[in-house]
Amino acid sequence: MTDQSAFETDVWTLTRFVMETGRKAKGSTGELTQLINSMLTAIKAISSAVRKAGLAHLQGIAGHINVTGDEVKKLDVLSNDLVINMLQASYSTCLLVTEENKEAIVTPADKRGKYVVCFDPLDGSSNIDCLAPIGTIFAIYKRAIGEFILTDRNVKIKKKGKTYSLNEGYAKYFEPAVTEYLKHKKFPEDGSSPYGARYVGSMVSDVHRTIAYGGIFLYPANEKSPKGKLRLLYECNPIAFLIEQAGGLATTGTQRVLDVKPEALHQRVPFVVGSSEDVEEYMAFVKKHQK
Ligand SMILES: O=P(O)(O)OC[C@H]1O[C@](O)(COP(=O)(O)O)[C@@H](O)[C@@H]1O
Ligand SMILES: [Mg+2]
Ligand SMILES: [Mg+2]
Ligand SMILES: [Mg+2]
Repeated sequence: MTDQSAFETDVWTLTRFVMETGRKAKGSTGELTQLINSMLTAIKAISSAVRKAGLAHLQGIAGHINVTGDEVKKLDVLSNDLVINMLQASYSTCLLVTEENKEAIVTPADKRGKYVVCFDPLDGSSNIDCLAPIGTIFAIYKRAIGEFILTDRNVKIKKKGKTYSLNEGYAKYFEPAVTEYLKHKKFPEDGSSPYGARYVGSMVSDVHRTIAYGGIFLYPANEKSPKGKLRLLYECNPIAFLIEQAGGLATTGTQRVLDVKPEALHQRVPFVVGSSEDVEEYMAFVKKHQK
């Protein structure tokens, strides 16, 4: 029997895509390519550490609480160190903002470049010990300009999905608009089918599914967390940017997420993203309750 399976010999890896796109860009200096490639190396190292976590005794807590009140895991610390070291060694950054450091980190003068990077080194870290999907989120801004760089193309999200995704364990503390919206999703008055519920508890994973299948992901404000939980600079903004590029919407409920003016490094905002019609429907409930 002959092996008919084709072996791809001209693969578009992310590194190749970044290098080729960089070379074609007018006036390109290669600095962004260096940055993204260093970030990719850090992410590969994090992925390897995550896969070995059980054997290498990397599961469990590091023993302290971070600036936004999360219990820090050993892998949060390791991932944070990896990203900081790789980015500083790329000679392309001037300032780093990370979930795990209270203050912004200034790159030493001899290693300084023109980019600011805001990142969540490990998103979904409460899922580490049960091996659920976790990931790294980052946003790249050119110094002063405040510009996001698109790293993926042609990903599109459906206009409307069939699932909603949020932590319903907080139902007791939801605002009335959220409660009514969810009731409408579960008991539609117009005869349409109810939505299914999906919630991993790693935003990277919940948003990935939302982009792939359509639907809505919510971490709204509630009585206990009046601004929600997710942080603007390194969780909400990068995801909001990707969702918008894919044709979806990202809102706080009353404002486009990317229009929120940052006031603090670790500022939180209510966060609702997904298919445009689903997010518009949610905003209509918020508006109704504001009257
Ligand atoms: O347990 P909750 O309150 O539902 O929170 C889940 C959310 O918290 C997060 O884990 C926060 O991110 P970190 O793990 O980076 O702190 C999100 O990924 C997720 O959407
Ligand atoms: Mg955390
Ligand atoms: Mg996170
Ligand atoms: Mg994190």
